[in-house]
Amino acid sequence: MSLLEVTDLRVSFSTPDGVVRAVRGVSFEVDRGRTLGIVGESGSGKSVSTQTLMGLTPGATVSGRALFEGADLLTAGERRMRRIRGAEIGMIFQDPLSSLHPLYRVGRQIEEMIRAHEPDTGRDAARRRAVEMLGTVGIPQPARRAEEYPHQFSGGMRQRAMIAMALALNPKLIIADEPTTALDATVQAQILDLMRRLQREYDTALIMITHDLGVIADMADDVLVMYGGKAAEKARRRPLYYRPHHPYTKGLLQSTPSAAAGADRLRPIPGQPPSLIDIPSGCVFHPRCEYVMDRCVTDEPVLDPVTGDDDPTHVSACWLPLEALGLGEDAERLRRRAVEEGRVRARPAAAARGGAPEASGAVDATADGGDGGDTGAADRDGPAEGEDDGGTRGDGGAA
Ligand SMILES: Nc1ncnc2c1ncn2[C@@H]1O[C@H](COP(=O)(O)OP(=O)(O)OP(=O)(O)O)[C@@H](O)[C@H]1O
Repeated sequence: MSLLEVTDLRVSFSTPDGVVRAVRGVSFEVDRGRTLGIVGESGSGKSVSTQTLMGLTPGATVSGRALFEGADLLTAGERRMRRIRGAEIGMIFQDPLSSLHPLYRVGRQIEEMIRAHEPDTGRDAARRRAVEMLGTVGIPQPARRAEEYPHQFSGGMRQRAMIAMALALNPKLIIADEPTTALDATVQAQILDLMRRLQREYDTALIMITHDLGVIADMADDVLVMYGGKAAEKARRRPLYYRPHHPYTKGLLQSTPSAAAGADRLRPIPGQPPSLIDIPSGCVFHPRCEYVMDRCVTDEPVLDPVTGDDDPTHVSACWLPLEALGLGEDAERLRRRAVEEGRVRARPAAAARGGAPEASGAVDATADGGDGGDTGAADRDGPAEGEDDGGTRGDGGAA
């Protein structure tokens, strides 16, 4: 069993403007000592997913399961969650001041946190450990710096202090939410190096949340690409970077300067992420997708295993042929052919897969009853309700 197994997580918020469906049936898992990168543009539901696991989305409506060492975090009481936060799951945020109190000395804060979770640890021992941790994360003269306040640290040093705090209790999992976004490129690289080194040393599992595929290019074992509150694609790192299937993943790669692919021709994804109150019908990415076909507007794709890839965990939620992988010309030809045919008329599920009938069993073909009839946008399933019902069946796929 994985250290963390999240299944069909759904999170919504009631607001005066309507219900914000921030996370809509997301599943993933993280094994001990491994790194999962969660990537997607702003508003894709990355932070809400992980904050919900930590009990940090008060007022949200939550369903699904999140087993951490076999026990569900979503139903854990506040007392257990207080113990888990910090001691078992550490968190690192973009803004260190969200963890570090500006009015207390840095060393003292780490010391207090150790003592809060380990009441038997004496003040001196906790102090020694705090200083040692500051040294471990590369803060020079840690005994002296421990006596300083957060504002006396540079941005990079504050980030290091927050990492020290997250690691002080030797948690089994660390969730890092855009930990380097506010830092300049050199400091960012140093912090990422540090995190990689410490993760190996401590054998900690890591969830790294970022909007930038470049950030996790050297460190993620597995990558979950999120869009519009859902998983668009999941795979091991190499297949994701070199053989992406989902046009959104491809778009992210081509708009990321430091990612493995697309460095020579930067191309931002046109358009804006969707409203999570009024969610587009069919595939949530279809309004921005250059490969949009008729059925993308009406039928919501679920995660299916891609073919022609030796990664058994590689799944993608897209109606393009499942063997159309990567950025090469062959894949592009396959995609273009599918789009040409798919734009003419809505097709039954298996045929629209462009010759991947073995995958059709997992496909939600309910929107047009699979009869190939022309389903215009006007008579499609209700976008919001229909989508989530479809997602329930298919999103528990391999992570
Ligand atoms: N408490 C809340 N009430 C209402 N809507 C919320 C709340 N928290 C988050 N949201 C909405 O949920 C959606 C997902 O937010 P989330 O922070 O998870 O996105 P993200 O992918 O992490 O992007 P970012 O990097 O901008 O934080 C957004 O549309 C956001 O406005």
